[in-house]
Amino acid sequence: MAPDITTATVAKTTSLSKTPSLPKRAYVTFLAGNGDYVKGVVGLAKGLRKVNSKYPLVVAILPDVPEEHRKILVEQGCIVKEIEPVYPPENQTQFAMAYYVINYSKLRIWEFVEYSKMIYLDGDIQVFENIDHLFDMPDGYFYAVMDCFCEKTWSHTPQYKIGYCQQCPDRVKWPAELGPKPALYFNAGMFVYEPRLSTYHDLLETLKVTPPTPFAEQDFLNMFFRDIYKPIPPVYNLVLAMLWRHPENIELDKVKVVHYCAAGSKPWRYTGKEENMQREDIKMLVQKWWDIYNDETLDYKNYLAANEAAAQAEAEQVNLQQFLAALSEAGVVHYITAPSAA
Ligand SMILES: O=c1ccn([C@@H]2O[C@H](COP(=O)(O)OP(=O)(O)O)[C@@H](O)[C@H]2O)c(=O)[nH]1
Ligand SMILES: OC[C@H]1O[C@H](O[C@@H]2[C@@H](O)[C@H](O)[C@@H](O)[C@H](O)[C@@H]2O)[C@H](O)[C@@H](O)[C@H]1O
Ligand SMILES: [Mn+2]
Repeated sequence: MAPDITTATVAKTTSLSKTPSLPKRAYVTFLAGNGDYVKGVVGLAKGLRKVNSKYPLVVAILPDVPEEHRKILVEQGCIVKEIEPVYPPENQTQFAMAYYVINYSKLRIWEFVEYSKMIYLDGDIQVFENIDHLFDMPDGYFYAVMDCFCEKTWSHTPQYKIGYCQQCPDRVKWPAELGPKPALYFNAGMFVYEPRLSTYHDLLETLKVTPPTPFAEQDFLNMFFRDIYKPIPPVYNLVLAMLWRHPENIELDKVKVVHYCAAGSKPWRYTGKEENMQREDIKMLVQKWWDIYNDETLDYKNYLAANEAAAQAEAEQVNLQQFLAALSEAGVVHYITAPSAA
């Protein structure tokens, strides 16, 4: 005789089936080639663990990432997803850096619709303080930090030629004869976005008819999301050049995310020889990156083991308390009253 299904059970079952699945969120980065950027991604995975982020790190990898590197990433707790490259239309463009052509492949992350919201971080970024709260910002916008136009990587632009930078618009005002001031422009090394197939297809279709420009997908993303771009404070993506170009805009001790994008600043390749690389703040930030990269307690296998040990110890403590409570209830344990002070 099947047991009666009580209304409570049905209600419980119904309510369980109605429980909305929490929107899935994750950090995502991009890895191409068989070179040393994998170190950047390992450092990023360990940094997110160190700040106790609640969300996983997805790594979008191109087919040229070797099996050995994929294994390293999985062992570090990353979710590895292979993507197909995205190439811009045939062009004669001189990219600011020749390898930027591979960065258009970043556009594949809009196809990761199993996630409702993601935070993209370049592999040369480190997160030194928890930024999970950025996932709670209102939907429908593209959040990123404003870039700086003062490095010579911008020498091809009118802004650079006249000394205009959005970081200090009053230092050299934008001349009316050059037309409207450039729209606010973000650095594409870090952004908060919502994967969506309609946006993904729109991005790829628009790219087919958009002539490439020196900052490759960064220029393209700035054009594409121009109407919904919302600047967020530089503490969420410190473009290192800001330290010597706009120190008045930076409070280093409040910075949460550092982007090692200045020439010569990639920690895993750091030699200290390039311009600005002997600055004390640069040397400190490079060392901070290495401290995390070399911290074995942050390796996924050790982190899991430490968490399991802590959980085991806590469970034993709870069991002991329950055992003592049961004994006292049974009148077995008589608490020895402390001798009176008198
Ligand atoms: O050989 C490379 C070059 C770039 N990248 C990825 O593409 C991102 C953008 O390139 P990069 O950060 O070097 O550009 P920058 O921010 O320095 O201009 C990197 O952070 C990596 O995530 C990569 O995986 N392999
Ligand atoms: O592919 C184009 C790249 O553009 C950006 O590079 C930086 C870098 O070139 C600095 O040297 C410049 O000074 C800075 O302004 C510029 O934004 C992004 O960080 C990177 O993720 C990628 O999108
Ligand atoms: Mn970068």
